[in-house]
Amino acid sequence: MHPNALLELTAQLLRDVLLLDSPADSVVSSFFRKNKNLGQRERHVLAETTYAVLRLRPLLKNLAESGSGPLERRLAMLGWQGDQAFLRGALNDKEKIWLEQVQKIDRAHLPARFRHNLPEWLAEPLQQRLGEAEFWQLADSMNEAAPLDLRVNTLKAKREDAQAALVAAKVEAEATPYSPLGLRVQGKPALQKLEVFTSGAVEVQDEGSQLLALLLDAKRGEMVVDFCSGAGGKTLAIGAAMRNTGRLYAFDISGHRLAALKPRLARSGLSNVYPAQIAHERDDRVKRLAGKIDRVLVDAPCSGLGTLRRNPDLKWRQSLQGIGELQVKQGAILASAARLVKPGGRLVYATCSLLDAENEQVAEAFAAAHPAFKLVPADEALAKAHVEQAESLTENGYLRLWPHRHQTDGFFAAVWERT
Ligand SMILES: C[S@@+](CC[C@H](N)C(=O)[O-])C[C@H]1O[C@@H](n2cnc3c(N)ncnc32)[C@H](O)[C@@H]1O
Repeated sequence: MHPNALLELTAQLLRDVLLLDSPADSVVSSFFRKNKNLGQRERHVLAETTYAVLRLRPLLKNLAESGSGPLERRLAMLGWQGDQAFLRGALNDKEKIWLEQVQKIDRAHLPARFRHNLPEWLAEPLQQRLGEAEFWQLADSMNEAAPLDLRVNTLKAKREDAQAALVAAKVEAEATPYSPLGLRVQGKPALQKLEVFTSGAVEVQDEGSQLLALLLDAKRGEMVVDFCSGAGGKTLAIGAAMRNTGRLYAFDISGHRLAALKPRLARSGLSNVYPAQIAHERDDRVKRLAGKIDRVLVDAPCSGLGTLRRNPDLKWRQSLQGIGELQVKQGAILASAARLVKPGGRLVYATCSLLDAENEQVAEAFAAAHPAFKLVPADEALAKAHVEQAESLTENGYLRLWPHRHQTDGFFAAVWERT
């Protein structure tokens, strides 16, 4: 494709994505479906440039002010994630001179908002919690791409064997530092075609997400509920931990997400999972199972702000008001799901948010209103599940994962036992 044609397509995609009315990954996928003739390299440039612009939107918008022509074309030039010589082939003389000048600007001296590239309502609580120096480490880490983590399905393979199969397929993979089930893969290999993937021996799952499933500590023959199972990332991990025995209910209000669980379930070889669409958290099905369940995971709907490395659009699509609404929803789902837990059973509340408002505040409000639930220190629960360096993953008894400290998405979890 001619360089200018690719630059123009990138600008077109940016125009759609920057409307911010749908998740960026679905806008990119539908753009690719509409432009079927795009090659692998072109798709890579289109997607990565879009994500770079989303990550650095305030900075690049500020830098783009000095240029002329359509804004999205200038943003595409500034965020370009392909070969620079190829990009120059798309530019007229005026654009070439402008880009060269803008690229020389020392970004280290720009105002803070153009260096952290976070909305103020998000930067402020993070700065307060972490202090200045660590806040900048977090901001930098969230503007990098996330690695690709896999979880080994222990029903089908040992970690060493899955690793060897990947290496044989020329995919570099190393054991994750904390999860005993994880492999971290370099680059973005086309996994879907590999036997180790199609056979269900590995599944894509961030290391942090693997740790959440381990916290539940589900055992053979138990009755378990994954209350917000979505497409089942954690369901699959829990089902394997139960060694394909007992009964694992996968609840969600979204039929569409539960449908996405089906092919993953088929690959996994699990037959102990019972997906069920519920109308809301007080559904009759929930009432019928009250007090009967050994372990309940509430992987609550949240802002997703712990996943900005993968979903940088979320920082522009969320708001303080939205966080307040989520907090109310999270409290309601947790309180309802807690009714399922039988005495002696375990309840885990988790999010992929970095904000206290969705994490500690929800956990503390729940604990205050439910004295029968006793906090199980997360480091103890993790150590029991053979997680390395468990203490470094927790704060005040809760699991607290940070991209800059642990190279995982940002996750929170609280574990309780019903007395
Ligand atoms: C963080 S996502 C779950 C991700 C999933 N556990 C995984 O590991 O792939 C939260 C899920 O909660 C679901 N949800 C939202 N409101 C709910 C409710 N009232 N009851 C149950 N699930 C709900 C959403 O549809 C969404 O799939």
